[in-house]
Amino acid sequence: MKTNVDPSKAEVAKRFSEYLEEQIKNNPIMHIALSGGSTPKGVFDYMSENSKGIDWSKVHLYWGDERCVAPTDEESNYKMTVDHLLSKIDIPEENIHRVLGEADPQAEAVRYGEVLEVQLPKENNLPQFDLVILGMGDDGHTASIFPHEIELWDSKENCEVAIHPDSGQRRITITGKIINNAKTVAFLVTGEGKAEKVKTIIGKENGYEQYPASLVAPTSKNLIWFMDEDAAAGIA
Ligand SMILES: O=C1O[C@H](COP(=O)(O)O)[C@@H](O)[C@H](O)[C@H]1O
Repeated sequence: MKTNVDPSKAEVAKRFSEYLEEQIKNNPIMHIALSGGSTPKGVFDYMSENSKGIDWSKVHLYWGDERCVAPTDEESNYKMTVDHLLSKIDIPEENIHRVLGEADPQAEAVRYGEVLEVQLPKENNLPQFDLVILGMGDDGHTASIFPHEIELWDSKENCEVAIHPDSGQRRITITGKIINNAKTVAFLVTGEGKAEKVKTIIGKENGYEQYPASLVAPTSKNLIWFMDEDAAAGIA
């Protein structure tokens, strides 16, 4: 496991964008699962302004999780990505594989699982992303697998319907077997609210296994944590 601890959120955005740009340059085609929430916004803003040289026609974008809302809803991970990245770059429409948050959740989990089967190359008999980008919630959730539904991690399905513990909002999420089959998994974690869980999970402290983020262990062994100083305060 590599850590990339940076002094500020802006620096995380810069480092991660440069990493991504390098990966895109060096691969003929890349299938990337994006994370949602608030953390990627700065990275996407940075990329859309500073990474003009990227050939986006080589990149296929997917989402590791999506809230079950319309694509125009402020809660939509797709909308956040459109606002901060997709509306500012030249990427073919057919390279964007969004989760239909507005559809029936169970049917969409099945459909999106099939999208992954059709679009992605296979490794270990499973769809394989080149890169899965993950965030981590203050409660230790990742993608949309929350501590109260940690069993979803081990689902035999590619995607599941999850429920947010506080709001009851339904989510579509990729499952552990897809995450851990990726060529590379990169955590993008910022803010002091994450420090305690980062310390517990990376330090394998008492009870760390209750947090879904602790289950991220790609068989490729390529796991990278991009963090700012606030998130890394307990381990730096
Ligand atoms: O709900 C979600 O939360 C996590 C973490 O988000 P953040 O706002 O703390 O950055 C995110 O990774 C996930 O994609 C999102 O749907």
